[in-house]
Amino acid sequence: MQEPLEGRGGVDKEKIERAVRMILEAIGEDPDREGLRETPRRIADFYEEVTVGLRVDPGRHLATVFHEDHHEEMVIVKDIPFQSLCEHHLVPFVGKAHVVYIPRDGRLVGLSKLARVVEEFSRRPQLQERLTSQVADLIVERLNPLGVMVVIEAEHMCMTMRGVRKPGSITVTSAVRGAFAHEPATRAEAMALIKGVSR
Ligand SMILES: Nc1nc2c(ncn2[C@@H]2O[C@H](COP(=O)(O)OP(=O)(O)OP(=O)(O)O)[C@@H](O)[C@H]2O)c(=O)[nH]1
Ligand SMILES: [Zn+2]
Repeated sequence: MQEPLEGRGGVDKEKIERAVRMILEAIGEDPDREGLRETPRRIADFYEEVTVGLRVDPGRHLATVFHEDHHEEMVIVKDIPFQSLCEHHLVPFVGKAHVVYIPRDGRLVGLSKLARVVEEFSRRPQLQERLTSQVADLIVERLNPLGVMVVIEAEHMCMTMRGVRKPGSITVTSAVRGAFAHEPATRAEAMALIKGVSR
């Protein structure tokens, strides 16, 4: 069972329903035929769910920091699945995020909190590049770590279902801060760990 999502409410569902009805009419469909009658409501629920990240503060997950004396080794949470909505076409882009940081003075957060941050920044109309840097910048702001690296790999439906139609093409973005920006060896080590190669 998935957890209930915070950030529900605050969406003008009636407006979405009216808009969906208009889209159905515009494509020559009959919004009152049996199969489509509930579609505007379903889509309003869908948009509420996939945009909950607009109505919460992902930073709250990093508010509880615990200390492990002078631990300054890399922490990697990789293969965090996410689903987001491309802001150009409002269709999904879906993939995996890898989050790496080096704590300063043993300032750590719960591992699940990193996945929660990815989840909430994903559930908004997004650009993959912005999603990547928002996750990195929030960790910098809240933990002041020695370094942060976020790598995201995703497939964009706007490139598979329509337009250029290239299913299987994967976009990879990264954001590096602190040690990962200044030290190529540290960045290479993190990349190797993301790819599953041990030191
Ligand atoms: N940089 C970036 N581009 C994205 C992302 N998601 C979608 N796009 C691109 O946004 C661009 C929008 O280009 P436009 O020319 O305005 O729109 P379009 O005519 O629908 O583009 P095509 O997809 O080439 O048909 C496309 O090249 C998409 O591939 C993203 O997360 N980051
Ligand atoms: Zn798109």
